[in-house]
Amino acid sequence: MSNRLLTSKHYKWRRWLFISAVAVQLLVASASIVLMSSVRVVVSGESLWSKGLYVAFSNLHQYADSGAAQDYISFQEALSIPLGVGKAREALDAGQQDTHAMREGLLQGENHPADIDSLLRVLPWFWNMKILQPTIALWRQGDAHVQSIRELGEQIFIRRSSDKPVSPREIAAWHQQIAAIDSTVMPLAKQFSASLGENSRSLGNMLLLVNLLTALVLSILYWLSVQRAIAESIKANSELEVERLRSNVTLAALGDGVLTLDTQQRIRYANPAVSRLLDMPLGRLLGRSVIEVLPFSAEMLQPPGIHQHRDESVHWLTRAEQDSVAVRVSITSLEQDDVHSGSVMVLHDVSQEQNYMRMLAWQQSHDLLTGLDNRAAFEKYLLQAVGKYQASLLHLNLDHFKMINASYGHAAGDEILRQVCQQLRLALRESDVMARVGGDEFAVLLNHCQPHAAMQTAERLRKSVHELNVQWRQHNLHTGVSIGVVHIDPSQNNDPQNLLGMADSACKHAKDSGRNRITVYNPYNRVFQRYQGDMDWVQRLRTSLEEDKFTLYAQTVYPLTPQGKGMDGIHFEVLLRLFDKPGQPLSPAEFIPVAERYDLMTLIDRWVVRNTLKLLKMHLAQGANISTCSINLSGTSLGDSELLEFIRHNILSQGVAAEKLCFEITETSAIASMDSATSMINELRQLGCRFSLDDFGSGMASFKYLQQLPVDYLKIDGSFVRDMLKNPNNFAMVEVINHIGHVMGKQTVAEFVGDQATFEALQAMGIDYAQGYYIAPPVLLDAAFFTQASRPPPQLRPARKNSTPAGIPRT
Ligand SMILES: Nc1nc2c(ncn2[C@@H]2O[C@H](COP(=O)(O)OP(=O)(O)OP(=O)(O)O)[C@@H](O)[C@H]2O)c(=O)[nH]1
Repeated sequence: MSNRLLTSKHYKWRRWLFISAVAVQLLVASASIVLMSSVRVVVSGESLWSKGLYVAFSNLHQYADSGAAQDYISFQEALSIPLGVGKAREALDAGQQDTHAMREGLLQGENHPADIDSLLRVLPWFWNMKILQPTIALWRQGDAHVQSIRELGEQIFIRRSSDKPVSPREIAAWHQQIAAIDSTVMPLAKQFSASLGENSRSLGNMLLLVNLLTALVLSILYWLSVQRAIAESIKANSELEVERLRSNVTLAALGDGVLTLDTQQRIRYANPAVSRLLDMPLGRLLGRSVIEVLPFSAEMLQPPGIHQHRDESVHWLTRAEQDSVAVRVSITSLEQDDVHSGSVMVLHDVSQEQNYMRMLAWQQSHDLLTGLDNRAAFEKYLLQAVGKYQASLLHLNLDHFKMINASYGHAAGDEILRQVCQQLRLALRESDVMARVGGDEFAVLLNHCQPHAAMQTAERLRKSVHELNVQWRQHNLHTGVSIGVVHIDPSQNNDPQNLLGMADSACKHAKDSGRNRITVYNPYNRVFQRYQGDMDWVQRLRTSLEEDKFTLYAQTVYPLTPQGKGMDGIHFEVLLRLFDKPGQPLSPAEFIPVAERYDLMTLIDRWVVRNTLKLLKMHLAQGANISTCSINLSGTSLGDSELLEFIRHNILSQGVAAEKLCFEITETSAIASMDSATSMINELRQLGCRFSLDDFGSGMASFKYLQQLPVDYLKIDGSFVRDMLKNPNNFAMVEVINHIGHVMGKQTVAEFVGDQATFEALQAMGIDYAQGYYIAPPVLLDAAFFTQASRPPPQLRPARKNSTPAGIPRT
């Protein structure tokens, strides 16, 4: 419950307590007044009674003397007062609450009519009060003597009304009787009056006491309640103070700027973070309109509506030092009882995020090393120029840059790239656009530039790079640049990628023509077309790698000998297919030559290793029984010093047993990079991987190097196997490789097995494994492949032992 709610509840409670106390006091006082005025009426009634009696005695004395009728009437009138009151008393004594008789009696007793009702209310109540019983008893006794005086009066009246004269002796006797009654009744009347007076005083005192007590109790109660209220208020105030201090400390510690605005948008409070954010002392902020300090529109500051919270977009604030800070602003309306009383504005510093986003956006379109635009950004500039005005596109590729990296290190190469970029920029106009489009490749767009001027610029660029002398440690480094030029005619509409391909092919031509020269693209020259075809392929392969357009296939490697069959599980080779366009997939033969020419094989091999291991992990988890998975590695990859680490990392991260992997390397590539191949084979074999020498027999010096290569399998070149039954030389070659392989402790694999006869011949020969369309064609590497491969192909029957298949030529 909120403090405010609690406080208002307490106040309400106390208000009611006060009203109740006053009401009780009023009630008690009113009851006392009513009671006292009733007592006063009773006392004055008694006084009337006594007075009536006294007058009656006096009148009777007079009548006794005079015998005048008027005196008797006066006597009766005076006596009727005590008699009337006596009637009322009798009615009260009867206890039947005969209010009519009581009223009659009281009226007759000359009580004021206005007092009758109050007498009727209190007398029955007095009648039951023990304390008043002696007083009432005196009244009763008095009333008995009132009857005596009435009777004596009647006797005197009768005697006086007779014709017989009254003697002085009689008169004296009457006076004596009257005096006797008087002397009896008057002390009683005095006693009655005194007792009543005493009772009334006691009652008065008692009521005074009751009033005082009530007032005292109520005052104590109220005092206690006030004390409690004070204690609560002190507690609430100290809690409020603690809360205020906590809020202040919290606000001061907040990294977000917090401002409180009044309804006029003036700043009433600002925490220190605001001062830090705006680089302005708090004193200069307070009391000022927020619009003067912050670049916000009045509309934005409109109260967002009761209980609403509004998040605004990011604003950049310029500070005193002319630097800027990005803030996200949120405004919350302050309401009290649904009335807008200002707002709270929070400024959240998002400069870091914004700068980070700016940096990311910059990185997306720029090259980090040189700060130049990247290829994607350059293509946009190119698109703006194409078909609109005369321009020229230059593709620049540094000459023998690899050598600089290899000889002086990558850092030296980076330095050259940076300095070349500065040098090139100096030779260009402000309106020209330059980008880094590859490792050592730059593209330049010469806007609004005629071909001859473009050629002059190209020459300037070539010369500036050629003459550039980069100091690297103690070395002077030089490089050159080959430049391909495409003149962009505004009448032609070519897409940017095509133009870049054309410029690239012109650059290739310049390289092939001896480097450090300029070649203009000529669409009618076939050489350019071939270059361009290659460039298209390079681009296609790069995109396919980035967009995962390659697919993995698998072909069963079938065991033929007991040794091969001894391996429990499926043995297969992973094959790569490219599915980048609708239709049939492309086999590696179609793209590997280009990939090799343009150094893409290592990337492709990595893609294959990574994705094969991913799939193996999945299928092994699903229960596939795999003994050997063969993966091809290109010759270029054998020289890639980082590939070993890449394979090791993937094996570990996917958790696939290295024993299940066999890497196939071609004989020729292994021989070409003998040292690196041997060290990689040794390293991976230590992990548990196996190796297979692919296309064995195709090289000239196959057997010479075989001893040096620690491989597990020899994969006989398919060209020998394919027609071995028709060509005795090939048959012999297969036989020899198989024999020598076995002698050297390696297992043999025959690929391109296309029919049953070849299969049987290989089996008879003792080849360990066979692979080819006859056994199983390459299929998608998926769950169905493992289901299929776990059963022997239906066409294969058990091999006939010691029989030479028909049609095997003998040499
Ligand atoms: N230092 C450095 N080298 C890079 C960078 N990006 C790519 N390279 C290397 O640049 C070299 C480019 O070589 P290529 O253009 O293919 O060949 P080249 O040696 O220049 O030979 P030609 O172009 O035929 O004259 C490759 O070895 C890349 O590894 C980079 O940012 N910094």
